[in-house]
Amino acid sequence: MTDADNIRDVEVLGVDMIGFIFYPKSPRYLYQIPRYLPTLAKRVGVFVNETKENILMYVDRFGLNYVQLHGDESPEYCRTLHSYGIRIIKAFSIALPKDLLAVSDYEGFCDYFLFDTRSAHYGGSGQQFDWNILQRYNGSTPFLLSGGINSYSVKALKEFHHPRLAGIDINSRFETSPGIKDVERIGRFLKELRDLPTTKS
Ligand SMILES: O=C(O)c1ccccc1N[C@@H]1O[C@H](COP(=O)(O)O)[C@@H](O)[C@H]1O
Repeated sequence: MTDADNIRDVEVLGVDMIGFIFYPKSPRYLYQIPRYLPTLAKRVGVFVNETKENILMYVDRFGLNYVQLHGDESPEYCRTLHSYGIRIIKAFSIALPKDLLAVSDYEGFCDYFLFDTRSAHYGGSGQQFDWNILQRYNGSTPFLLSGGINSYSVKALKEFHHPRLAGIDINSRFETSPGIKDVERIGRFLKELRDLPTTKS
């Protein structure tokens, strides 16, 4: 997110985390500190193949609670950042079951994994992948489900069950323009998600 008032309005809806994209090639790139940063929701910085030095600088400057590593960061890179006390969300691009093979190398020093849709770019594709693939994930790190989740995903989300599912990540499908969230659309989505009865797994 990029705008102070928009951040405040989304935070009031009771979301757990709010993200800031520090990837210069993204249309959501945050190049200036907004006048307001969340105090209730956790602050997540999203990075793609950034240097460790820059990550430390951003964590300090923005008071980041988590860093979301959305590029080709190695297990060693994640382990080092973790050893500095940084909480890590490591993103993986998923298209086929084999895309889960590398995930186990990251166990033990990531707070969350994030499963996103494989695309030509690093993230923000607005496209969904086949969530059934995740039934093969049997690791111990909790994960966030991501990639093109939209207003019409509520029923499928209610039907998706996994013991390690910890949260749902929404992005481009809830925007009025890149970096600006549609507060009403998110409000309706959260209400429907909370209201609709959950199916048994
Ligand atoms: O949104 C971006 O521009 C972006 C750029 C580089 C890395 C990650 C990015 N966004 C992340 O992508 C996922 C899925 O987004 P979407 O729902 O498919 O739009 C999400 O975690 C964003 O934080």
